[in-house]
Amino acid sequence: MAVEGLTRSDAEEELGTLNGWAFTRGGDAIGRTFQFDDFSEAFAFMARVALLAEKMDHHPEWSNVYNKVDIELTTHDAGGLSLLDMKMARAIEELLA
Ligand SMILES: C[C@H](O)[C@H](O)[C@H]1CNC2=NC(N)=NC(=O)C2=N1
Repeated sequence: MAVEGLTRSDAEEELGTLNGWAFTRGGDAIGRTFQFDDFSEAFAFMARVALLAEKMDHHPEWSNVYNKVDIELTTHDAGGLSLLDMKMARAIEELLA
C-alpha cells in the first residue's frame, strides 16, 4: 500500500517537535537510542512498543543490547519518511511520559 512520503522541510519541522530523534540514512529514517536501568526495563519498553506497532500497523527497525534500545523509524511503503514515523515517534515518547 502506497504511503505518501514527507518532504525534507516537512520532516525537519516534525522532527523539531520531537525529543532526541535525529535523521539517519541521509534523511530516509529517524533514530533514537533509549537507555534504561537494566534489561528488564528495556524489554518491558520493547513489549509496549511492539503492541503500539501492531495497533498502528507500523513497525520499528530496532536492536537491543542489555539496557539500550536503538530504534529507527522509516516507512517502507514510502521509501523514506512519512507522517506515520513522526506519529509513532511521538507515541513512543508518550509511553515514557
Ligand atoms: C501490509 C502492511 O500493512 C504493511 O506492510 C505495513 C506494515 N508495517 C510497516 N512498517 C513500516 N515501518 N513501514 C511500512 O511501510 C509498513 N507497512
